Amino acid sequence: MTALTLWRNAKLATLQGSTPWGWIEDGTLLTQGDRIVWVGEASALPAAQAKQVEDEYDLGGALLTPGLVDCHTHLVYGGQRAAEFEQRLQGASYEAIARAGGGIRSTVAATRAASDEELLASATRRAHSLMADGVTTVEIKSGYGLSEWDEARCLRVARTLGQTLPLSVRTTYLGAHALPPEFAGRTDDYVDAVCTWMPALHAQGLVDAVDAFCENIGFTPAQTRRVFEAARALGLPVKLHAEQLSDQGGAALAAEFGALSCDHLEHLSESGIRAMHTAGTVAVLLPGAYYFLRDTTLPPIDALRAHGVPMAIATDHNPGTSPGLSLLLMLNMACTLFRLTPEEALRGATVHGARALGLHDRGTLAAGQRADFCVWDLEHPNELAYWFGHNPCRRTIAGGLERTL
Ligand SMILES: N=CN[C@@H](CCC(=O)O)C(=O)O
Ligand SMILES: [Zn+2]
Repeated sequence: MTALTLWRNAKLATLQGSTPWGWIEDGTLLTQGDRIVWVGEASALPAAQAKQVEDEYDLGGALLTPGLVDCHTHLVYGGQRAAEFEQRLQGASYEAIARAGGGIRSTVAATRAASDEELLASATRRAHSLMADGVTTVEIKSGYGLSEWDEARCLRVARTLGQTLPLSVRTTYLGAHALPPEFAGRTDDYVDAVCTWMPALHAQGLVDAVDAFCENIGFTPAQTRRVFEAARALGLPVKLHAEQLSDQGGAALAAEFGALSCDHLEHLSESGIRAMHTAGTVAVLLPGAYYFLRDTTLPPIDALRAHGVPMAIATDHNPGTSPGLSLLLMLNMACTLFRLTPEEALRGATVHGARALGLHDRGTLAAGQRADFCVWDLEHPNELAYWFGHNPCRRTIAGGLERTL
């Protein structure tokens, strides 16, 4: 039997139970292999388990939280789009740049031109930045390849990250992200192709979920439905880039397919919120994209809260709309821009982020959960959303093992 490890003398924000933060003042955690086996007040540690402890760490009264979950990223791509950023600062809109063949399509060209090694090297550097902030689970979408070959390459790079780094990686197939140039004027043919490639990508073990960009510069609800039907036929869960720039009714469509999450949601309607609530779909809020596009329409936070729709927070890291690589900064933005409470923001980057990926074994500190947790140089968890531009993450334990970067 694997030995038990004791982590003592910590303040725990377990995010478990009904008390604020799931707070435990003098907390102790027991882990065995990659799992947490006991969490509680030090004084309540069962004597039988205490006897089995082989390793013991005194955390010196530090704050402990679950490892962070970044549930929406586009981490694998070639090139960058700083020139497009300048164009937008001079007045060009994101949509106009996309319609002129730039935007996502310019990253597709740079991604296709990059070698597997280059894609892996740049994605590894980005993953290191996320991990430095305490991220232990990350979702990585394809969507900058847009051919069967290039989508497979990008998904393979994402899988490789999960095998080579101390990081859990979930992959999402986003073939329906934009129309590649070779399909110009033939969007429906491209949607057919996206659906046709899906079984082979899935058979290679490259796909955990399927996503689409339902938008007037992306794919229509009818085209999105076809992508979702193909996913359903393979038993794959779906997610959606929904109502980012306009209300397409995408959230209700995604909810009809039991979507894990709908993401962005600046233009989400009341009926979309109700549909998400009924389906148990998570609202993934992306303050980095809202900020970087200098958007002025806020997602309907109060209504989401009122309907009890769980809200997750993610970086949406991508070269066009959210080049940031700090999930902690997103916690701050979720509070300052979207008016989430610091506790909602932390739950969004842990337990609700995990749920947006269909993962129920992480995001809280509780027996049976993965032993993914962070030790912070902070007094209180509200400081995670308070500080920005500085990193208080002192140690990260991923799958029960101390992570060194
Ligand atoms: N909105 C669509 N997809 C990305 C942006 C991709 C890009 O501009 O390269 C997003 O989530 O914001
Ligand atoms: Zn995205």
